[in-house]
Amino acid sequence: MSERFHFKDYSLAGEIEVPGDKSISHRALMLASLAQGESVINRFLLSEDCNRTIEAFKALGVQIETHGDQVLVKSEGASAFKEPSSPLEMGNSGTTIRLLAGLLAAFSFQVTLTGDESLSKRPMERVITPLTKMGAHFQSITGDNKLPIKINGGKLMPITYHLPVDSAQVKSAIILAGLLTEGQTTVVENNPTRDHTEKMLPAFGGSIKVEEQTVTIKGKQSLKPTNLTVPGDQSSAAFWVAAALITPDSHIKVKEVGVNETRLGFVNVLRRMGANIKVKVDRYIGDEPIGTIEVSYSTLHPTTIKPNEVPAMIDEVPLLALVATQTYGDMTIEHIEELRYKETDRISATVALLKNLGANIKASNDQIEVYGRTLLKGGQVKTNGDHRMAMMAVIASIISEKPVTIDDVECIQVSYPNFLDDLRGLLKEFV
Ligand SMILES: O=C(O)C1=C[C@@H](OP(=O)(O)O)[C@@H](O)[C@H](O)C1
Ligand SMILES: C=C(OP(=O)(O)O)C(=O)O
Repeated sequence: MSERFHFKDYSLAGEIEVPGDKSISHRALMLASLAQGESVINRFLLSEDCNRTIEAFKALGVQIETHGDQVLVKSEGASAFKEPSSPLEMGNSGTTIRLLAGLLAAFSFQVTLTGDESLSKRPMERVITPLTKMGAHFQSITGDNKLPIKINGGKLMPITYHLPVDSAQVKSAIILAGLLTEGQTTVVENNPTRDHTEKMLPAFGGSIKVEEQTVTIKGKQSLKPTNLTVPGDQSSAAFWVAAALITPDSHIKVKEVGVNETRLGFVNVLRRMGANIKVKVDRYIGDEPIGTIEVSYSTLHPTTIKPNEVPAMIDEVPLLALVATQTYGDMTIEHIEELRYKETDRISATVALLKNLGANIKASNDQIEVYGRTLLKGGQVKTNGDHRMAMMAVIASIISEKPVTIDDVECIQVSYPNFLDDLRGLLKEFV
């Protein structure tokens, strides 16, 4: 159902804590399920995507209870995983399918993985190729390496794999397969991608070697249960960072948020554009830094994006395009081809959405060109069922002259169920 948003006479003020990190929540649940015993995960992100991971591990025989955002995981360890009695439904979650494919590749049973319409269009050969090299068998029912996929796993052999695309999901899939495989598995990446799997393994008593962009894991380690807390999601915080930056008179603080350098690409690029953003590390949870981000409305200038900066801001690029409509000058966001393989083709969707609101913006193969200092007029937009497009459109409505009507905001449940309530908490009417 479509919804209309109009916040023209508002600015943003105050402090906020965003919900737990999606990437870290998925990984915490997976590692806790591999560890024999009882783990507690605090501030777990209860969203549609993370629920897919919970349901998948329940189907593998792990006992999982949720008490608010605290999740209790009781597992007999990996050796007790049982063959699921029906296909595992991955919904909209790319992280669940790709990481789970790595893990399931090492089990000698057959599992079928299915997904929603969007996930069924996304490329899976990026995990199928390395996992097949390790010895697992994949069968895509439609024959195009897309979902639904049948996995026949078993005893794997270790490999050394150079990632052909910058993807933390592929890297993590191989790390998880390597963890369950005798010998030493190595993954080499061209540009640094989020390193939450590597940072979390020691918390479960595992060891992993990271040197520059090479990750090496010794297989057959047994993990120990633990009690951990998930930091706030930097990618959710990014909506408030963008909103405060482009809305006059705004000043906000996001607290208890993950400030891992492999996720700070958006903030770093914005600072180069002249944004008034302060990042303070307050403490560490295991190896993950947690901190406070303080942002004020700023005058922004265009910058150039380097290829090695893209993975650290991959999910924030649609927001960067929105911010670029307000800069003093024109900006090209380059090297972003990977956006075409997300929940929707985010290059085309971002351009179509912002154009409908009055932006002067165009796309070519792997880039978006945005003309700055544009007054957004408002209008009707489509999200293509993509949570990040929906939230970006809501933020755009704060600076739009007329209302913004969004065809589907239900999809926000995928990553940030409280988004609209949190927005209302930060909005202050001009007096
Ligand atoms: O590993 C992860 O948790 C994620 C990695 C990124 O995907 P890719 O690995 O496909 O770039 C990102 O877009 C996604 O939201 C979460
Ligand atoms: C791309 C995303 O997630 P996933 O790949 O897990 O579907 C996202 O959350 O923006």
